[in-house]
Amino acid sequence: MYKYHCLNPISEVGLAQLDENYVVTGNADEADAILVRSAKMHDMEFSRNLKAIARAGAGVNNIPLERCADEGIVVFNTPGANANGVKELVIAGMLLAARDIIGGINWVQEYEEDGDIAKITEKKKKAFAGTELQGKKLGVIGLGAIGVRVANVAVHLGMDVYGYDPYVSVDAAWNLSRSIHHAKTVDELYKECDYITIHVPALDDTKGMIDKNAISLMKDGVVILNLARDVLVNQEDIVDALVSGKVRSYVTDFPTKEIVGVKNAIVIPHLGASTEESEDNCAKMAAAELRDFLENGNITHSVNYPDCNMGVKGDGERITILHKNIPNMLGQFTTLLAGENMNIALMTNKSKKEYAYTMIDVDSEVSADLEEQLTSVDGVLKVRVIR
Ligand SMILES: NC(=O)C1=CN([C@@H]2O[C@H](COP(=O)(O)OP(=O)(O)OC[C@H]3O[C@@H](n4cnc5c(N)ncnc54)[C@H](O)[C@@H]3O)[C@@H](O)[C@H]2O)C=CC1
Ligand SMILES: O=C(O)CCC(=O)C(=O)O
Repeated sequence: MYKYHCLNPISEVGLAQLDENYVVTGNADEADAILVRSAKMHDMEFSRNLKAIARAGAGVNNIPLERCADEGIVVFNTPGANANGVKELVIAGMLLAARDIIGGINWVQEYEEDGDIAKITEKKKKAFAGTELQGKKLGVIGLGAIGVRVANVAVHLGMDVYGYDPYVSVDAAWNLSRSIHHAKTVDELYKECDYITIHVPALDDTKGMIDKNAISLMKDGVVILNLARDVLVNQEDIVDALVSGKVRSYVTDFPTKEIVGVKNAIVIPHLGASTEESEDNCAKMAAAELRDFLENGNITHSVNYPDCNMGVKGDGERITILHKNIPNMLGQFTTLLAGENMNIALMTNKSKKEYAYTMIDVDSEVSADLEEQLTSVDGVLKVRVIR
C-alpha cells in the first residue's frame, strides 16, 4: 500500500488512477509520494520515506530540485499537459491588449440601469476601439510545448511570427509551422515585433531577461505577454515602460505588488492552466508517472534524475538505486551482488548531469543485509527494493 499527499487540489480524474493500492494521507511525513501544483516547497523538510514528487504542471521552480536529488527523491513534471490551456489564454491576452475590451465591458456595467444604454453605446464606443492581430508581428521566446502552439495558432490568425529558442528540441522543431521566421538572436526578435510573448522556464539565465535594456530595443508601443513566470520580467522596468508608454500593454498571469493597478497592465490571477482539460491532463500524467515509478521503478519525465525504463516488474525482485554520477558505481553494485551469489537477470544504468539511476532485476530475494551494503556505498543516495 502506497501513501500519497496532495499539496494543492489535484483533479479527481487523475487521482482515480491511484487504485486500491494507494491511500491519501494528510501527513506529508508519512507519504511515499507528493502531488503538487504551484505550492512552494523550498522551505519544506522531506521525510526519508518520501520517494517522489509529481508536479502536475510544467514549471518546477517551486520545488528544490537539487536538494530532492541529493535526498534521493525523484521529481517529475507533466510536459505539455497544460500547454493548450496556456496557449488559449495567450491568444485571449493578445486580443485583450489589441482592443480595450475590458474597459468597454466595465463601462457598460456602469450603465447597467440606464434605459438609454443602446443609444449611448454608439456614441461612446470609439473610446474602446483598437487594432487587429492580423498582419502584426509576433515574437515567441521559447519554442517548447506552449511556444510552438502559440506560434502556430498565431500564423493561422494572419500574424507574421518570429521564434527564438537556442535549445529548441527536434520534436518542437518538427511541430513548428514552416512559415515562422527563425530569429537567430533574441535582440532581432525584440527589434522586429509588435507583440512579444515569453514561454521559457524560470532559470538563472532567464530570470529578469526582459529588463530595461531588452525593452529599449523593442518598438515603441510594443505589447509584452508573460504567462510563464513573474521573475522573467523585471517588475520595476516594466512598470516604468508602461508609465512612459514605451510598452503599450503588459499582459501577465502573475500578479505582483509592483504590477497590480498599473495602467495598461492586464493582470490575470495565474489562470493559464486552470481549465478542466489541463487540470485533468496534468493529474492523469502525474499519477501515471508516480505509479510507474513506485510499482516498477521506471522514471519518465523526471526533472532531476534521468529517465530510465525496464518495463513492468516481473515476479522477481527489482533493486533500484539513486546515486551520484561518479566512476565505479556499477562495479561496486555488481561486486556486492556477486558476494551474495545473486544472479542479475537485467540491469540498466542511466545518468543525467551529476545524478544517475541503476535498476537491477534479480532472480533471488534481496536480503536486508545486501540492501544495507548497497546503501552504504559512497555516492548512493537511496536504495529501494520492489518486491
Ligand atoms: N501560466 C501558467 O499557468 C503556466 C505557465 N507555464 C510556464 O511556462 C513555461 C514554459 O512551459 P512549456 O512550454 O510547457 O515548457 P517547455 O519546457 O516545453 O518549453 C520551454 C522552452 O524554453 C526554451 N528555453 C529555455 N531557455 C531559453 C532561453 N534562454 N531563451 C529561449 N528559449 C529558452 C527551451 O529550449 C524550451 O524549448 C514553464 O516553465 C512555466 O514556467 C507553464 C504551464 C502553465
Ligand atoms: O497548476 C497550475 O495552475 C499552474 C501551472 C503552471 O504554472 C505550470 O504548469 O508551470
